[in-house]
Amino acid sequence: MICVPIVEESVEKALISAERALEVADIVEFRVDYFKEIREEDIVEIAKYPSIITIRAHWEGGKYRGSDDKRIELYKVAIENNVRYIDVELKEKRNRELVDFRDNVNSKTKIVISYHNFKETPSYNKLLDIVNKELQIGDIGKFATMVNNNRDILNVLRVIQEFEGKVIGIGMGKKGKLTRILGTYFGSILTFASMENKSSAPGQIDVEMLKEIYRLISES
Ligand SMILES: O=C1C[C@@](O)(C(=O)O)C[C@@H](O)[C@@H]1O
Repeated sequence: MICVPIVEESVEKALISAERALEVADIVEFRVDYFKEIREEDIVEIAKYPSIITIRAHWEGGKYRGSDDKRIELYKVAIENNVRYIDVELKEKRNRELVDFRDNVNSKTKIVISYHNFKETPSYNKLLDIVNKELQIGDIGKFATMVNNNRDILNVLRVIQEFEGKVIGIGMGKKGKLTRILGTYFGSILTFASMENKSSAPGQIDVEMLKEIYRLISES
């Protein structure tokens, strides 16, 4: 699956962008932390789309600087409205609360527990440990780490393969592009691709270019 992150500052612009993205991608990620104003009714609206709702905390590289109580409440609105996925950080102390809430309200939402490292890719064993911890909490483990060399590329792909079908693994940066292409072949549930030069992280490949690469790989 290809996921296009939506990084608009208003729900109106985000919905227009999502409609365009879903013509070329399988799913979108609403980066709600980019919204200038976040209202519960906006979460209800975006939850109707095949999407991941992410309200990325500033301490994990995102733009959300509001209260944690509000962030958790907004995630609960997304869960109550059966959004396909929410993404919440491994470092978020209340992530289990969201899993328990999902179970209590019988929501269909799948909960992604994520880890980001914008400086480096931890060792293979450290990454294994991170994903194991994520899967002890949520439904899907996720890591996005800065790739600095070929060993990092191999470690990202090895960890993806280790958790095939239960993980989203991303190598960030220029050197991480190979993992954005190959990750889904090794078992990553999805990969992220940008649209109209709007990306949410370093190294994202344009969605049309990525689809052409996949076409060439499938033909060869
Ligand atoms: O965690 C991820 C992966 C990502 O950081 C990337 O590198 O494509 C993009 C983010 O929007 C998303 O939440």
